[in-house]
Amino acid sequence: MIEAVGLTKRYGDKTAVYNLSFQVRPGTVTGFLGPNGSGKSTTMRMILGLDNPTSGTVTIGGYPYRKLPNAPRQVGALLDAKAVHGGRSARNHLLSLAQLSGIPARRVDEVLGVVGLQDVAKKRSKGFSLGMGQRLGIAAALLGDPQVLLFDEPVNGLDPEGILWVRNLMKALAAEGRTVFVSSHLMSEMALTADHLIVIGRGQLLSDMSVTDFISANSADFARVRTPDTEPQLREKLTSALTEAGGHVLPEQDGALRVTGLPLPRISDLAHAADVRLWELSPHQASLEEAYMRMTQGAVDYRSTVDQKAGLQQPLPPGAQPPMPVPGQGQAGWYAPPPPQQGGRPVPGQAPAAGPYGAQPGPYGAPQGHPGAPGAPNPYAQGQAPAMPAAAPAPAVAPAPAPADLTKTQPEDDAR
Ligand SMILES: Nc1ncnc2c1ncn2[C@@H]1O[C@H](COP(=O)(O)OP(=O)(O)OP(=O)(O)O)[C@@H](O)[C@H]1O
Repeated sequence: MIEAVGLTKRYGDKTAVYNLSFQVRPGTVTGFLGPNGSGKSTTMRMILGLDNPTSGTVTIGGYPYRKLPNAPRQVGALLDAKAVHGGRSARNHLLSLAQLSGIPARRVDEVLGVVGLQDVAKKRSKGFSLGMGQRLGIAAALLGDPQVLLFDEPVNGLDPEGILWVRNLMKALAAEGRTVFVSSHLMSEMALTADHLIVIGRGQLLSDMSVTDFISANSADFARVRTPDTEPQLREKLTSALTEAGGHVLPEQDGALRVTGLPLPRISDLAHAADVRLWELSPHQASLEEAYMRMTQGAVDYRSTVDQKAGLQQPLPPGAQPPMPVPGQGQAGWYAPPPPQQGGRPVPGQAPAAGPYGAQPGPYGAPQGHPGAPGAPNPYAQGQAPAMPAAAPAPAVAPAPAPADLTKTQPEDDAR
């Protein structure tokens, strides 16, 4: 088991991780989620003894990593797939790691087979694609056949088949009783891979619960109701009847109504009582991805200043009305359920009710006055952030490496 207690890491003025406490248990895949710069990699580095906590502790099986007996046989990790000697072949890279840890050479060939790199084992890794590099990093993590595995963004650069493979690998490793801790930005992927989720934002715990609980706490049920297009008065009549009965009714872009707070049979009965014919009455559920976006939107450090849709929109003709908003797009959680802290099970020792910057969470989980809220003061502006300083500038995006011709045998720097 991995256990963090009050884990905090500061780099000068920057607080990367703040008072983080959680447990990662064996036999399950635990997803570690959070926006860019939220502190996932820093936490993983502290777990692996590569960074010292400013305060707090983190242990694996009761020991700090550096005091763990025979650590490479107990813990395997993929942190940065690019951290390899590019001049070495995949096999020689793994062989050198194996020799350092007293792992027999035959294990190298085993793990090359597990990750599907056996055919390119003798190629220099600097010619590897992003996905092949990830596979090599996963092979290195598996080398010591460890009980505890940490993967930082393992599906980065993988194609759909590779993503499925990683998903199944993680599940298989957990089914063998291992502790599997996987970081990702992708809620949708984690929902399919993980049994348990730890979500952080700006270095602080936002959620720590099973995927099942996360889904029930965050996915909002709603009904879509459509009345005959030819009789707009029926739509008005139904809206009044549903609202009077305690429902929350919002217009959809295609003229239908989105109704929350009333079960489908009740909507049907109310429509019948109001003498309103229905063309559609269907159950829907807001996606988990949307719920995650909403939960973390107040804790996003790097946000584009450009409206990505701006260049795609046609100018409206004079006098024309803009289209109805599409639910979940451009509006901060307007039909969102309460966040897990409010509507779901509270997590013991979880993030405080006030946001990391002292703002109270809004009705839909985002701290009120988050940078995306129209007209709200920017709580991240200098001088207003009591707990942590303002965000660093967005990191530059490195270009993806050019694909290499792997059919050619390349000479190795240190061929064995
Ligand atoms: N060595 C360092 N020196 C100074 N600041 C750092 C250092 N390492 C990380 N940080 C800062 O700490 C914060 C957390 O970074 P970290 O890499 O842990 O986030 P992350 O959640 O892994 O991000 P991403 O999803 O983009 O990989 C960031 O603001 C980052 O700039």
